[in-house]
Amino acid sequence: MSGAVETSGRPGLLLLYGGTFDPVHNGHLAIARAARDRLRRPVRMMPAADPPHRPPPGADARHRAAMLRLAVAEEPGLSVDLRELERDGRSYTVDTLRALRRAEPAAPVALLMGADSFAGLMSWKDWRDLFSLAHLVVAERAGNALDDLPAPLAAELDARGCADPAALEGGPAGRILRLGQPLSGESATGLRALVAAGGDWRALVPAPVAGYIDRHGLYRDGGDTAAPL
Ligand SMILES: Nc1ncnc2c1ncn2[C@@H]1O[C@H](COP(=O)(O)OP(=O)(O)OP(=O)(O)O)[C@@H](O)[C@H]1O
Ligand SMILES: O=C(O)c1ccc[n+]([C@@H]2O[C@H](COP(=O)([O-])O)[C@@H](O)[C@H]2O)c1
Repeated sequence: MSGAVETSGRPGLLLLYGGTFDPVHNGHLAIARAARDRLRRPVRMMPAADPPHRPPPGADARHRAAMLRLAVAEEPGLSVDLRELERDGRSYTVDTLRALRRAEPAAPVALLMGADSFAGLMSWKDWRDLFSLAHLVVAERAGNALDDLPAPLAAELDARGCADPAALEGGPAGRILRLGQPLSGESATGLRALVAAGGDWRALVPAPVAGYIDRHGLYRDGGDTAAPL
């Protein structure tokens, strides 16, 4: 569908997809493609250096970025954005967006996330400020119903929800679009457990990513046992 991605160079929505990507899997790629196709904009997959609110990743940032590069190599309209790896400290999203806003005060920006991330948004640093910094694009995720949210989040979804992707181009921030894409069941936690258990995991990631995990011995003991790059 690459022909449907806007490539004219017009200033338009910057679509960032943040994650630990430990490792990137087919579920990540499915929602990135769905967002690209629905919004007709490229998607930048942005690995977190030191993700907040979770234990340290099983693979270090260089491996996670290398796997992302392999995963998007043949994907029109998907790319890797290393801005969180290029700064020190925890990868709080609000800090990333504030830095971006210093360079791009008025450009429409959207953050793509799964429904589980959205449901936990109130635990994020300065979570209410996120709405003045970016739009949110929320992908459905199995087991994470968006009709059972904490009241403050449900109120934000009511007030800010929109059905038309064009609404995201109309202002820099503040709207929430539900992606409504088909569900994909993959999770990185499940995948790491399968690798550690010697289970059947290779079909859950693009073939070049499976090759990388094998070559570097990632996730075999459930932690980062990787050979150096
Ligand atoms: N299968 C999926 N369907 C929808 N959203 C997903 C899916 N997998 C991941 N996401 C979303 O992608 C973003 C990045 O996810 P992350 O890198 O944490 O992967 P994960 O599979 O959730 O990993 P882990 O199991 O280690 O928490 C999050 O917003 C998450 O909600
Ligand atoms: O900024 C925060 O407080 C914050 C808290 C939890 C998650 N995030 C971001 O949300 C994205 C998905 O997180 P994760 O842990 O599901 O990979 C990733 O870009 C994280 O940096 C951000």
